[in-house]
Amino acid sequence: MNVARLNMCHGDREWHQKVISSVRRLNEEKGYAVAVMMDTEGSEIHMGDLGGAPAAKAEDGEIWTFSVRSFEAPLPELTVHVNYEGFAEDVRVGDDLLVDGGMARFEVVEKLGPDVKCRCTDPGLLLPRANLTFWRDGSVVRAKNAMLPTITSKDWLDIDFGIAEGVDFIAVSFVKSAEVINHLKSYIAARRISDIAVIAKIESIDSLTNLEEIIRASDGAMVARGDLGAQIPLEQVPSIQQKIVKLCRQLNKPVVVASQLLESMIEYPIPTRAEVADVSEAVHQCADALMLSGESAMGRYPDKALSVLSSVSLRIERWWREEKHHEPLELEDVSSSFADKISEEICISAAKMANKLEVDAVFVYTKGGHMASLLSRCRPDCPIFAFTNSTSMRRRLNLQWGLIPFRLTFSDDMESNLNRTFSLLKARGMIKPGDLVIALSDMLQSIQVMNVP
Ligand SMILES: Nc1ncnc2c1ncn2[C@@H]1O[C@H](COP(=O)(O)OP(=O)(O)O)[C@@H](O)[C@H]1O
Ligand SMILES: C=C(OP(=O)(O)O)C(=O)O
Ligand SMILES: [K+]
Ligand SMILES: [Mg+2]
Repeated sequence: MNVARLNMCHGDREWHQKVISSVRRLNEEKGYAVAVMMDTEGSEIHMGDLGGAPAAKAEDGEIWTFSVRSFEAPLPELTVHVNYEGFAEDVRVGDDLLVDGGMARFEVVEKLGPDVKCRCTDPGLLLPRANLTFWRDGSVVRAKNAMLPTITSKDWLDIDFGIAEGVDFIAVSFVKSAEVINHLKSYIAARRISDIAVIAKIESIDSLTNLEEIIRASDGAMVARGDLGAQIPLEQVPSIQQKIVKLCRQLNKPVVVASQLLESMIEYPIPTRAEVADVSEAVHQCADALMLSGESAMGRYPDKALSVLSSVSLRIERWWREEKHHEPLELEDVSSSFADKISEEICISAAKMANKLEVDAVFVYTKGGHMASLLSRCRPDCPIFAFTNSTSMRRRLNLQWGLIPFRLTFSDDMESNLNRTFSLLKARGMIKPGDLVIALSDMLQSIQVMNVP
């Protein structure tokens, strides 16, 4: 596990604070560098809490009331609260109402002030705070709800909380444009904080329309397939995932593939064959990170799900290296300055050398993390050990493909840096005397090839 995501849709700040403390404590005690990503709630339409019940079953033909009124627990029979005030006004009789993208389906039969009566047409399980979309003539209706703010007043409070807690990433839900990303980044910068990265969650139709400018403005992106699959026809999700992953790699932004990777492991100790194939495909596409949701938030086998994710990913990468299945991607230039261009060319050459010489590892010494990310982008066959002088940079590097980050107090003498690195990695059994390694430095703009003493 490299990153812990806190989904602010669930739980209160006190609960999330405890999770952050546990992650930080384990990092201290065990020497891990697990980063924390805060994920905003945003203004999606969702059901209320079901009055404390863990789930409710909707049966075929039942008439349920979806209401914008607030209720004291227990809720009246066959009733759910809807968080979006405009819901009763916006829906029309005849609309299809989908819970969690279709886990249960209803048809709107009558509107009665704040209450909307709906007949269940696909029976299914309703989970607390499940996402709701309504569809008319085959598309999701986004008339007024598309005007809702991306970052709500509750989200700003969560963001303040995240900044105060020193989270490493803020993932913004339902991003519609690059402006909101820039707005959040300047808010963070105005507080003289330089070490929180902003990740755009691609999960709405608007985010697809403005995809490239959103990704350019962000420090990374997430293919949030859960909500995306509820907004666009499901059969479009795989090709869109591939397009986003490829674009992120071109623009050198880390990309996370999220949701339902191992969904069946919420209940069962092993995944389906199809899920294993889905994980393999995301790895094959060169995603930087794969994210569990329900599997780890509420599933019965969170640790098993994580180890399946890890073993499947490692296996597919190994197979791919052994069989030389690389589909070399023509990487476009990403650098804007000449100095960056030098770093970029160094990394491309170093990755090529590493593969041709079959070296055991590449070391990269990086202050701002840029050189490490450029190297990760080239996906060399060997492990990449990244050394940085800041603990927060170390945690952020964890989101990027293939990097094994460490903190090292840099000295001006590269020889001394190298020697301390050798001792550190030898002590952990990660390299051994005689190994062939390549060392890159963004301070020296150099490539060195050497044997571990
Ligand atoms: N902090 C939490 N406490 C309890 N249940 C949670 C929590 N986080 C997530 N869940 C459960 O796990 C499911 C999937 O997690 P996630 O993808 O984070 O949520 P969602 O898809 O609802 O936004 C949620 O529907 C919810 O029931
Ligand atoms: C990752 C996602 O967002 P969340 O779990 O917050 O709904 C998603 O929709 O796939
Ligand atoms: K969220
Ligand atoms: Mg989502």
